Amino acid sequence: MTGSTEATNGNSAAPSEENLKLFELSHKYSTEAAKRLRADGLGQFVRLKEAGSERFRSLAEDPWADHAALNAKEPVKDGAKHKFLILGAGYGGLLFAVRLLEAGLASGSDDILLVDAAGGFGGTWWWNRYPGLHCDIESYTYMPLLEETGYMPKSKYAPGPELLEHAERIASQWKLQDRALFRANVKRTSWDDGAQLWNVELAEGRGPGEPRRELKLRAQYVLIASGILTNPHIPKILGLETFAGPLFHTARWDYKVTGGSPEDATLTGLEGKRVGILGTGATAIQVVPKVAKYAKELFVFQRTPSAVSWRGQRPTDSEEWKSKIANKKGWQRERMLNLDSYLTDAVEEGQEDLVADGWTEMPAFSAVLGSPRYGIVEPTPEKIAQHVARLHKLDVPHSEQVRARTESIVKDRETAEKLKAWYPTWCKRPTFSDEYLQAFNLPNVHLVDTDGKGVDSATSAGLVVAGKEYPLDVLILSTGYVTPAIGGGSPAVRTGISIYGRGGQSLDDKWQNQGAATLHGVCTNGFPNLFFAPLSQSAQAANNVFTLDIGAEHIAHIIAQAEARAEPSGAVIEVSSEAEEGWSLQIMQHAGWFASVMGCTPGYITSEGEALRQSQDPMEMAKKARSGNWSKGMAAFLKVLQDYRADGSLRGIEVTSRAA
Ligand SMILES: Cc1cc2nc3c(=O)[nH]c(=O)nc-3n(C[C@H](O)[C@H](O)[C@H](O)COP(=O)(O)OP(=O)(O)OC[C@H]3O[C@@H](n4cnc5c(N)ncnc54)[C@H](O)[C@@H]3O)c2cc1C
Ligand SMILES: NC(=O)C1=CN([C@@H]2O[C@H](COP(=O)(O)OP(=O)(O)OC[C@H]3O[C@@H](n4cnc5c(N)ncnc54)[C@H](OP(=O)(O)O)[C@@H]3O)[C@@H](O)[C@H]2O)C=CC1
Repeated sequence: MTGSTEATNGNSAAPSEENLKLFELSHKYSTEAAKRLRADGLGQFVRLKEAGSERFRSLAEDPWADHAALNAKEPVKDGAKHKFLILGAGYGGLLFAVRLLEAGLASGSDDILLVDAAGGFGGTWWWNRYPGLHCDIESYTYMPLLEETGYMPKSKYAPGPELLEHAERIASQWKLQDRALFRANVKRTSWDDGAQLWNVELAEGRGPGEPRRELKLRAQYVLIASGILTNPHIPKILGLETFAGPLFHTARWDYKVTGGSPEDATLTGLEGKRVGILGTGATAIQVVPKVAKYAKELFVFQRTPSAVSWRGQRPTDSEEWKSKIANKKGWQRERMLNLDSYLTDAVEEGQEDLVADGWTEMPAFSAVLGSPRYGIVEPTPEKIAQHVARLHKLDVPHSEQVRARTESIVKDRETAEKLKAWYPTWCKRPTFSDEYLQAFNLPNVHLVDTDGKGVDSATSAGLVVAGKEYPLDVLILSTGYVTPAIGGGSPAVRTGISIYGRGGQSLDDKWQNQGAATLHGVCTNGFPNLFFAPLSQSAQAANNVFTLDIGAEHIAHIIAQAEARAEPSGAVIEVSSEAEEGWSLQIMQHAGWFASVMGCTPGYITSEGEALRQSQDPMEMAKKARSGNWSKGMAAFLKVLQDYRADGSLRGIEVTSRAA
């Protein structure tokens, strides 16, 4: 933030009161962020499934899979060939499948195979079943394919079970239930230049005590929809393994310990217990009020507070649904765009706020989504400073309001102060709750603030902060996930697989050597017929389903066009290196916009602070710029894709026919 520079406007006039305030806030933000910057960055965590201890590794297992039912299904044959292998059966994988089916690309029952490590459809909503879980984006815009399924969400923010059921609804409507292989971890995929097919290696779990099946499948196309927050991790806390009581991660809630079920948050198993919850991110915000109702004592261990806005949950009014919401063809896309315009600071004069919730009050979130209003930010120190200062100014009313809300809800002054978020809105996923802050007014709920340091250690009896042991009977780890930006955002690293393209080239090596390289964020040279859900080199929306659907429809279009040109034996599609360089250069020009992230407090958005380290190495700087995004927001990005598709030539993409 450069309040002082702008304040004087290049002359010696005294800074305005507003700029002084901005300057002080900037100082506070930097001080708070500095407390949390750690040399070990991503190394402070361990992925549950790779943890050294069996106790932690077992916490990553799927508690929900119905092994008997899955084992009774006809097994997928080793060596089988599928036209499309979709890695991931969450909303992203389902959208990929539906868009392929709609484009007429898959007709036979063997054409599509969705593969997932989970025991069923749903991805995020399969794995996460903790009490209080609901989508943070309005369900009318978040739940995919509402127009096509005709489904009316029961409330403005659908709870976890409804989101999971919706995944099953989509699978059923498009007859995908028998086109899925569950409990299967994909490990490696490699392009066979001779056969012009992908070889996919995976291990199918069959349940406790059953040997795994190692399988090799072949596919003309591999589509990766492996999600962004799928690998739960925990901090490497000294002594954590010795904790004697039950302990689990929120991404695999243990109802055997807590009582209740995903549908019924009656957590009677916690009655009379001292419960600790470690972490105060978006998950903990939803969990804390539910646990607070049952635990004898609840200790909330906080390193960085979340910014908590109002929620406004309410049941869907079926009359309003028919007359105002689902009232015309194309309403859902229009609503997604309407919401996005508020978050990309692109609201038109007189425009109606269709979603009208806490999200639509934060135009400064455009710091991470981009905006069509301000053009490219030139990468000069002066222009970047002006841009960042403008964003902070835009953010102040909202972030002040969130802090004031905390103060007005939490009765104990000291606790209220500690619950205030001192970073700009865009540094962490904003949260929304009408119950979380209120929970700290309950006599059994205690905030243990670690002043940005995290807990010191654990003992068999509890957690230790600033030399004081907090005895606990149950410990809930709400410590999040491996960042999707790991490995420069390479689709292979974040999926936990190795991908080898033409000539055995590794996708991770490509990303590591030259940085991200794609066309529109969905495909890369040297890896024919491989497509991935857009992450870097695309635009992102706060509503992840919007991003996924835009990616899915673009990929389906490219494949449909290419297949129409190819012989019946099918197409081999590959973006040229010139086209991906051209696109990467455009992305690099957009990098200045995202400079505001540099002042952030660490979290998964900044690779736990690693992305905040300034490198003077030009190659490293270029790689970082390449892994950025389109800075004019999703609507403008969509226009780029639509123009590209309207042109009809698949510019920059080479299509050949597979040998018969
Ligand atoms: C608790 C939680 C709540 C969220 N709430 C929201 C929200 O309200 N709004 C929003 O916009 N976003 C939200 N998100 C982000 C959310 O992940 C996306 O919205 C969306 O569900 C992602 O869908 P996806 O299909 O891309 O990924 P996922 O739903 O994560 O599905 C990916 C699937 O790929 C599988 N997979 C990955 N790697 C492999 C492999 N190597 N082998 C086999 N299978 C593999 C995983 O098992 C997983 O099931 C939330 C995330 C979390 C963790
Ligand atoms: N629909 C929805 O509303 C939801 C959406 N989500 C999505 O999933 C993402 C991840 O959320 P979540 O699961 O909460 O994970 P987060 O990564 O957001 O939160 C992890 C928490 O653990 C804390 N932590 C980590 N290590 C330590 C330590 N050593 N000592 C003390 N505290 C520690 C972190 O503190 P620090 O911040 O200091 O690192 C942080 O508060 C969200 O950002 C959101 O995108 C998740 C849940 C609900």
